[in-house]
Amino acid sequence: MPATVRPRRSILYMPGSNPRALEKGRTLPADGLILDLEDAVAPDAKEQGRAEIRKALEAKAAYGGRELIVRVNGLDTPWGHTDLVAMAQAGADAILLPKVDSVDMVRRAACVLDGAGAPVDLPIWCMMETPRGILHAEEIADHPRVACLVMGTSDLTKDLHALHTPMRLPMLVSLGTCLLAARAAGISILDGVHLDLADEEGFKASCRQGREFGFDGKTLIHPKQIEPANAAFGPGEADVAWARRIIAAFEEAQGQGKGVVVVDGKLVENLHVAEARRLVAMAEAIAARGNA
Ligand SMILES: CC(C)(COP(=O)(O)OP(=O)(O)OC[C@H]1O[C@@H](n2cnc3c(N)ncnc32)[C@H](O)[C@@H]1OP(=O)(O)O)[C@@H](O)C(=O)NCCC(=O)NCCSC(=O)C[C@H](O)C(=O)O
Ligand SMILES: [Mg+2]
Repeated sequence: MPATVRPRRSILYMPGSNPRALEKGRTLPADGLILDLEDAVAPDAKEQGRAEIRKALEAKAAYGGRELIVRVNGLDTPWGHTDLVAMAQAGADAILLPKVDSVDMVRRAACVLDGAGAPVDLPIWCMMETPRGILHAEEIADHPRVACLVMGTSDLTKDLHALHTPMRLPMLVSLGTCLLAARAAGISILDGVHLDLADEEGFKASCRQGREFGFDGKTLIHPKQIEPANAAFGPGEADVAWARRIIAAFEEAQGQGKGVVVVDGKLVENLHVAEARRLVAMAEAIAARGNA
């Protein structure tokens, strides 16, 4: 289990050029906010977006425990380099790179950030949303600066010439490949957005699917998606109670020199206890956050 468990059930995108959204993010019950400079910001609003995001980060304390991640433009665009330099020392918790095709793109972004005086441990998150990026998921996730993969299922669907379908079958290979890469590297991974804001049942189903896959949480586009995502990706009360029971039963069994125990007819081994401990730690981290 990692030394710190960080809830990332709900990570909400908001256009960096929209001060109302940035203000609202201070009180929304999301675990994190992606302050976007890329697709949600028109070319002639990029500079305004940088200024609004800098202002928001200067008032970071007002966002409580919410993680603040800035999504910059790619280095192959007219804005990417300026975005990275502007955000290097602005106080973001992480920088999110779009359309990461290769680990070389991560290295180049890290080099610009370092040259602009970013903290040496400023984490980089990577959007996994191009066919080449998915094929290079393992080397991208293994870069020491990369702390989280974020599925970009809209761009990926476009690039694959695929269709958005309720069960997301066209996405499964890419979702699974990135999950393997993230878990092998010991980093976080977030599922992609659900674009149909009117489709509440479909949204819940895609959260459930993401949870079953093993994602830490989901990226969101509207505040109304936060509560269902928190419910789907957070441990339920019954799960936490069960986790505490099997931890206690296993520790008692260990005291008697046993390596396994049966609780309510179910075999409990070390691996179940490790997962139970992770789940309890997550529940405690969520409780400690409260509505902050
Ligand atoms: C989609 C929206 C443009 C809709 O906005 P709006 O018409 O204002 O919605 P509402 O009237 O229902 O809003 C109600 C209140 O909530 C606030 N609001 C809405 N959205 C957000 C948000 N994202 N963050 C914070 N606050 C938000 C409104 O201001 C209203 O508040 P109030 O004034 O108090 O009434 C809008 O939701 C939006 O812009 N969403 C984000 C879009 C975005 O960021 N897109 C890019 C990321 S997705 C992506 O890039 C995919 C990926 O790369 C891939 O390839 O898959
Ligand atoms: Mg995208």
